[in-house]
Amino acid sequence: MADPLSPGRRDVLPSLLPAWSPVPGRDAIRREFRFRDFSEAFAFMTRVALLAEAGDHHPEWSNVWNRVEITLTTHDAGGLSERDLRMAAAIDALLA
Ligand SMILES: C[C@H](O)[C@H](O)[C@H]1CNC2=NC(N)=NC(=O)C2=N1
Repeated sequence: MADPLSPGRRDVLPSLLPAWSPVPGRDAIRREFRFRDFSEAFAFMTRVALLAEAGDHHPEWSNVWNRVEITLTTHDAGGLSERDLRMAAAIDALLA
């Protein structure tokens, strides 16, 4: 069972993960990605899928051609947890 994110950590979210935005009406964060084409987008999704399996933490996501939208929240915690922050940072690192 994952613990909900502490208030202190919520406060630092914008500086910790500046590319991620809160999702209106949900305790979740989201980021949109745009790639050269579908192949690039799907390659990225494949790498995220491997991260998700390795960390047993899975995104809510969509893909339209070269665009990928990822939403992260922890279902077991009923909202954001440290697992989401770890996953978001790992996804950002794929782009570095
Ligand atoms: C049983 C399995 O460990 C759980 O269902 C994992 C799988 N992946 C998950 N992913 C996300 N985003 N939240 C969860 O609570 C979660 N739980």
